[in-house]
Amino acid sequence: MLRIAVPNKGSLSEPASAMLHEAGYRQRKDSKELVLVDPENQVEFFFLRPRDIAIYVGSGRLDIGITGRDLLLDSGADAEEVLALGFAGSTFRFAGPAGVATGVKDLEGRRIATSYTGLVAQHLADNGVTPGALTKLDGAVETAVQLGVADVIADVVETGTSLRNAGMEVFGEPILVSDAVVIRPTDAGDDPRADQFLRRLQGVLVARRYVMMDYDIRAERVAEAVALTPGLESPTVSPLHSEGWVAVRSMVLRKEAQRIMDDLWAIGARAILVTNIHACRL
Ligand SMILES: Nc1ncnc2c1ncn2[C@@H]1O[C@H](COP(=O)(O)OP(=O)(O)OP(=O)(O)O)[C@@H](O)[C@H]1O
Ligand SMILES: O=P(O)(O)OC[C@H]1O[C@H](OP(=O)(O)OP(=O)(O)O)[C@H](O)[C@@H]1O
Ligand SMILES: [Mg+2]
Repeated sequence: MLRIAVPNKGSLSEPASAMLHEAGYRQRKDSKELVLVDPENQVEFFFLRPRDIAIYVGSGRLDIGITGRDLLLDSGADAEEVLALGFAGSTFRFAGPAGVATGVKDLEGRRIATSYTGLVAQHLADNGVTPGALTKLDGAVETAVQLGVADVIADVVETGTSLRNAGMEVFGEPILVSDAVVIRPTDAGDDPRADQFLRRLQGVLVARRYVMMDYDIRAERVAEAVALTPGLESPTVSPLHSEGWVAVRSMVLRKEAQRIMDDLWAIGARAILVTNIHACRL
């Protein structure tokens, strides 16, 4: 059986389980369940702390896992990203009271607090900066400056609300742009079971990003219409019973669907229908 690590708590947990469910896997009903076997799909899920997942996968005890890119890099584990999943997006940034610093180069000798010491130490080293102190905290890192434990912090920023509430501002370039990712042990080699798991998740990603668009258009305008809806390979064009009309079917990006419908209407397309893609393999 393929052994898969799934986040059991926090920002990654619910969207990861939702995606696995959409990909046809059993998911736990009770958040206290730590192991779940899905015999039909020949997989076993281990619900683990997101921060620990890279360690388990890097050790080779588990074949594959879902975690955050930032958590993977922070761990230093022997695991690598194989697919980005498009949820739990965040940036990882330095922040402090207004004017405290303008970039990483200003942090020489300064005290920094973070939950991601691996990531920050690497970034400082890459920039040739030696901090006065690098303190690891479990959470609520924003308060470290107010309480005098650090001069600046480095933390996950999603909406920026936590920083604003703490009266702090980001400074310098983002250290990292993060996303939920699928990881495997580094140089794990070919595994058809892992490939099948990845294909299923890719199918969900495509089904979320694209919709199917159908419309009728006069044959003499089909070239213009197809330029608006080129599809992934090439759209299907079929004759209609009424002479001079064709039906076109094509995948389009969900976020562009309304604009494309307006543009198609303007060139004479009618009966424009948009439907969700439930699942796919491209
Ligand atoms: N608003 C957010 N807060 C924290 N992590 C976030 C947020 N948005 C996305 N993430 C991502 O979620 C992962 C962190 O998940 P984790 O479960 O460790 O922390 P959490 O969601 O803050 O949960 P908790 O602090 O309750 O343990 C990281 O990959 C991070 O980039
Ligand atoms: O930019 P925002 O949308 O405000 O989100 C980012 C904040 O959310 C997380 O904190 P969390 O609530 O997980 O508390 P923690 O620091 O105790 O982990 C993270 O550590 C930031 O503080
Ligand atoms: Mg947190």
